Amino acid sequence: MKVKTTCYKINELFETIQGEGSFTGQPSIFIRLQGCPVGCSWCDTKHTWEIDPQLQVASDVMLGKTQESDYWSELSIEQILETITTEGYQAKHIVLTGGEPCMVDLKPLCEALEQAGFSCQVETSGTFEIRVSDNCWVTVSPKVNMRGGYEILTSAMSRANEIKHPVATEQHVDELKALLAEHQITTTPVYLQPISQKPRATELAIKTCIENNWRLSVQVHKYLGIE
Ligand SMILES: C[S@@+](CC[C@H](N)C(=O)[O-])C[C@H]1O[C@@H](n2cnc3c(N)ncnc32)[C@H](O)[C@@H]1O
Ligand SMILES: Nc1nc2[nH]cc(C(=O)O)c2c(=O)[nH]1
Ligand code: SF4
Ligand SMILES: [Mg+2]
Repeated sequence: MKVKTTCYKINELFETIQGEGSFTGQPSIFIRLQGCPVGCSWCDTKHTWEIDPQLQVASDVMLGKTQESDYWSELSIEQILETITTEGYQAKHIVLTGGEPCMVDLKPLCEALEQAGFSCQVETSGTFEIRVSDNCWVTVSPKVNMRGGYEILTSAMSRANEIKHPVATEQHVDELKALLAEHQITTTPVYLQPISQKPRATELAIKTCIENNWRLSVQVHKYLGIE
């Protein structure tokens, strides 16, 4: 009898410094899942949107990428743990991102990673049910009125350990305020993240953070030119 093992479609697996939110500065292993239907016009990882069966490659090809691409590989939990060991990664914090990682059940992966001594964090748009371990740190970056037509789930807003909102215009700030009111979020830390390092967006984020006692998240890795 064939035993079914949980597999994940992975675009990239790499070690770097977490550049966003509360864990900024923390050495982290990033697992970037393939696939996202949300359709943010300014998304910085558009190469993860489609799951094209023609672009499935062997894990060594995916791991050997030297630039962004829409190639992906299917890895089991065991293969993910094995890769972390063989790559010699030292970080003890793992960030599950994408694409939209919450399209799939991440709980078995989180639990296996925690069992192996890692802490987990997920980066999600809040438009899919969040299936992670109880201890997983959840970063919700809510996506309002995007092309895909997805709604923010109340369950996602209330599970969030932090809310990290990309902003470029006053409208983005208003949308966030409406969302916080609608879902009665009062104590969760809120970060504003300027979209694509645009000076106007950064200025707006600084001003709005000061006005509302929110925090600033500036995608440190982009300023450093690292992954
Ligand atoms: C690429 S997304 C992947 C995870 C998930 N789909 C989400 O949106 O949270 C990772 C983070 O990058 C943020 N992001 C994407 N494009 C950005 C951009 N151009 N400027 C600033 N932040 C961006 C997202 O809001 C999210 O917080
Ligand atoms: N260094 C680094 N930090 C990050 N934090 C969130 C990221 C993401 O793409 O989800 C990201 C990323 O792509 N690189
Ligand atoms: S939800 Fe995340 S991955 Fe999907 S388009 Fe928006 S920023 Fe990009
Ligand atoms: Mg990124």
